[in-house]
Amino acid sequence: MRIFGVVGWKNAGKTGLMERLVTEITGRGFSVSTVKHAHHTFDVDHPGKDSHRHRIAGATEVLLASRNRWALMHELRDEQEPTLAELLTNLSPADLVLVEGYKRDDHPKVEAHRAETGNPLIAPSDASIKAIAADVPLQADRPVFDLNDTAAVADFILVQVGLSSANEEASRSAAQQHPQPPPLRNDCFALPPGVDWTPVDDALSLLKQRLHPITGIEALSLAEAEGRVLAAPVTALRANPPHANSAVDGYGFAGGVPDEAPVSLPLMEGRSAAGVPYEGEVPPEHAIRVLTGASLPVGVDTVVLDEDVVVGAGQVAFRGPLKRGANTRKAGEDVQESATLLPAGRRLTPADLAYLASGGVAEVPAFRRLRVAVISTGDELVEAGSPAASGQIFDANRPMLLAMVRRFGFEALDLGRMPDDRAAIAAAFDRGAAGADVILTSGGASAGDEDHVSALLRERGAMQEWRIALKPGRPLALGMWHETPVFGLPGNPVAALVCTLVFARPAMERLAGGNWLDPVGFDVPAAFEKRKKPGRREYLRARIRDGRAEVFPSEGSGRISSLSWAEGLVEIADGARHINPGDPVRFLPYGSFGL
Ligand SMILES: Nc1nc2c(c(=O)[nH]1)N[C@H]1C(S)=C(S)[C@@H](COP(=O)(O)OP(=O)(O)OC[C@H]3O[C@@H](n4cnc5c(N)ncnc54)[C@H](O)[C@@H]3O)O[C@H]1N2
Ligand code: MOO
Repeated sequence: MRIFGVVGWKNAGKTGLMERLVTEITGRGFSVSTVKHAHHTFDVDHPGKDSHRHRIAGATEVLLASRNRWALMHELRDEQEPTLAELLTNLSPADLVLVEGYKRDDHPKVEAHRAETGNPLIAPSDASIKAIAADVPLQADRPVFDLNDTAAVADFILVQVGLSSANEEASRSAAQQHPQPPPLRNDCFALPPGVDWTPVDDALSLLKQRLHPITGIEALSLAEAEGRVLAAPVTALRANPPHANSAVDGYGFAGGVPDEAPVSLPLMEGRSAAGVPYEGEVPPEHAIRVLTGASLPVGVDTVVLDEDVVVGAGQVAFRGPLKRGANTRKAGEDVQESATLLPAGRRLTPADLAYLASGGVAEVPAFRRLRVAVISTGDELVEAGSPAASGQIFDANRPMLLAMVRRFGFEALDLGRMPDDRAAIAAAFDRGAAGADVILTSGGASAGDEDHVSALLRERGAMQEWRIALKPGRPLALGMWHETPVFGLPGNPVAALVCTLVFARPAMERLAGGNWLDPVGFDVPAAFEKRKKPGRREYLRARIRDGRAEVFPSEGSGRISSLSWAEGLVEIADGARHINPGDPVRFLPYGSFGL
């Protein structure tokens, strides 16, 4: 077990340093447990609690457990106080145990020191103290850190216990306040040897396995966090509701009412309103005015609705039956304190912001937005709005891809159109690599004379030509331009859209730190007939009318009008299939792809 201690005289800042070290080291992905030596009178239990009663009755150990935590209390009674080594055997495995106190044990330690306490240093007489964390500059024969430079103290401890090398720490400190994810390895797009036409699912699972987050981490306020990806799980700082409260406007009292017999209770002076609780206690057989959201006063556990009462002469009268607890909300019924609210990888929705706020969370760790450079290639392309010679067409892919990138929650960088010229495309790739995390191109992805995207990647970078058993969208060039992944989409606009939705979007979401995304579809009866060959997956441009999936009459990969006509895709699995009208087909709405 790796252990490191924090020692110091009273008021030397030990507890603050312990607390900051736990935050810092767990924030770097290590699990940390702590041990604290306390005064012999300490007690985590309270007289009157059930666990306390068990103990007083003579139990040797009392194990108290809930959904959130458990605690084991061991009564020493006449036994000897266990040594630190014996105590450590009670802890579950963790990367590091930080120990506060236990000065006389010989594990390595850092000494906390605050000058104003006037105490001398312990270090000169204790070789187990490996460093000092002080609030003033000091001369000493071992490293001295600023008491508040938690990152530096953590770096030192991690190297000492062997959780990190000195080199790693030097480069880490040079990085920003958060650890930066490693770059992608060059072989992340390599297909297993001998693979020719790759089934869609194999290609997807390869990307799913190999891609990992490549952007850094920053802290964001809730106001900035919508649509961003969580870099770590977020836990509730407080329960919601924090206190039992009323779900309605009405009158609170204690206990339920078993039957329909009328009840009349004397009404207390005052009321409990949301945010302005009633501070007094409500005696048994009395009622008090309560409003929706108001904390239940002591002595109240049930509320009867305004609509069900008659009030007069200082009394409130109503009939049952009413269960005990009726019309109230329990403390923590929605969110328990310390519960995990949302996991790492979650892309935050507006509803998530409400959820986080309800748990008292104001700031979240998020991955920086993935920056995606978009480039169109082809001599034939001109910008819509400019004069076009015969043989030229307007660049349709770029506005579509830039907008898709933004819809997916990434930052889009428009690098324009490039002619079929290797040097020009290489220069655009250099600009993309400098200003973005990912490059998305369209055109020139297959192996023709003018297919320079694939040629360049093959020549200068790690290029993988993926021939996917997919229609439309067979050729997909995946490569690395230096350290930047490049998705070379096919030029045909329909293929470019399908490849982006099926491959580039989930892949980019992983690179952005998010979870792998599978579109959620549903089965609907077909409004068409189609015979499909085996050996490839097909996506048809489709929409739902009168509860049936219609498909666009042409499957041409250049039919941009079909993309606009459609509201989603029909996915037909890899095998052969003869679809007749009325047969179920899987419809994937554009929305399920984030559009
Ligand atoms: N001999 C073969 N030829 C082709 C094959 C094949 O297997 N053997 N595959 C076809 C398929 S499928 C596709 S998809 C395309 C993909 O090729 P490229 O990625 O190299 O695309 P280009 O040749 O550059 O362009 C294809 C098509 O798309 C038009 N295009 C390109 N960019 C845009 C844009 N930004 N806006 C609008 N239209 C664009 C381009 O003018 C071509 O018509 O290859 C087939 N050929
Ligand atoms: O990818 Mo191409 O557009 O399949 O036809």
